[in-house]
Amino acid sequence: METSVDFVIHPIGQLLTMDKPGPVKGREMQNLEVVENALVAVKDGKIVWAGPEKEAPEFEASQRINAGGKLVTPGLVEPHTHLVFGGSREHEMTLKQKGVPYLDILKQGGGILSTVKATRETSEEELLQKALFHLDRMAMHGITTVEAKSGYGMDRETELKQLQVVKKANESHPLDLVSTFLGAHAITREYQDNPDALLDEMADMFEEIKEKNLAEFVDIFCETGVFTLEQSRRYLSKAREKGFSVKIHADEIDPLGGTELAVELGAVSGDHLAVASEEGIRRLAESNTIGVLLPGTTFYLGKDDYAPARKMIEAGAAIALSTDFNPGSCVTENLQLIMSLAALKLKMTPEEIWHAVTINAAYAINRGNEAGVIAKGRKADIVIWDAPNYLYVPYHYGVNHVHTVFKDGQIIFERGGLIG
Ligand SMILES: N=CN[C@@H](CCC(=O)O)C(=O)O
Ligand SMILES: [Zn+2]
Repeated sequence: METSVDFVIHPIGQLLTMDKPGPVKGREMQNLEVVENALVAVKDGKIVWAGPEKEAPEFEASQRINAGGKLVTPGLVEPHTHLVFGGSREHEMTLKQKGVPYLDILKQGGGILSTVKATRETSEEELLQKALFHLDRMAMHGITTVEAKSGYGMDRETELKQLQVVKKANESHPLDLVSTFLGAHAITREYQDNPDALLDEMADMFEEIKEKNLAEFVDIFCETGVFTLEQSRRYLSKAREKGFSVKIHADEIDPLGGTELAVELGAVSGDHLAVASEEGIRRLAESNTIGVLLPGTTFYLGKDDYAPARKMIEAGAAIALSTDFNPGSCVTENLQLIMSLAALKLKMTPEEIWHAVTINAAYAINRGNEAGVIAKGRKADIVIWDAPNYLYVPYHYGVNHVHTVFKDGQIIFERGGLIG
């Protein structure tokens, strides 16, 4: 008997389903199952079948989508972005070229603080339009689920404005968004002498954010000149008591022990970890905390200390990758470019990289049961790549290899022309 479906995608040269227990840790990240000559069937926005075409049941499909014998994967999952912000910071590029360090620009009132000023001055509607523009860019680069942080307000009104924008963007854009409250992102001028008071003001918002369901995660920037390890511990502990999952910007520039703190607090992810200590790596590997690595930021800030991904994986940690899309330290929506940097600079293998941008990235935002996998019953978030195999995407760098993106079974991006 024929099963009726909305569409089938075939012929698929290589299908990565990523359908395995996650998060995927350590050397298991090397085990990538590749289904050759495959077919995927979709009905009502959900996957009903995925596997070798010769084993597929008879489908009566309203539409047959030609994958041209190319690569098909789950929609990419982007686990760390600063999506909502006013203005832009192109003027900082010359400062960076002259060698002014990122944290010095911040100390002088620039960097994050200049985006805070611009975000405070931008209306909610304008911020929303800007966020939707960036989401479109992410979608066309193969991303179907995105984490988005606030953190350019650091006053009640602007933080809530940013979180409202994330909520509205989630309602109006096809991509799924996961919201993070990053009220503790920098120390504003008003609080220069009393950062604890800023943290108290932000923590006072936890209840309201929870009640209005405006964020799932709370995050903090633990760094020299920003928030100390002790302040981060106190603030995130309060957030956990209020029922939030936590994340931490840790060990990005100076090795303060943020990786260890992420593990101690049971954070869902520790992000950056560029200068994580040996002890931090060991503890990360023994924990359920996912290391979200952001090599685009190291690259964009012109630094040499790329996150020790190899050591982390060899030790047994689960690793995800992200753009860190933001207006200062990494200005790109292209996760494919980050995949290439992960190969070139973090020395991650293509097999590890695909785990890091699908299943593990989904676990890094508490979406392990929803996103990053092609399996029966899952949302049909699927990318057809104009690439002959999975090795090709990180290899041919700096361009967009996406041919078609499906979100919940709908085509949301399709490159003009036949698949090459
Ligand atoms: N490091 C802290 N926050 C961002 C940068 C934000 C900005 O520069 O605007 C990051 O993850 O890199
Ligand atoms: Zn960040």
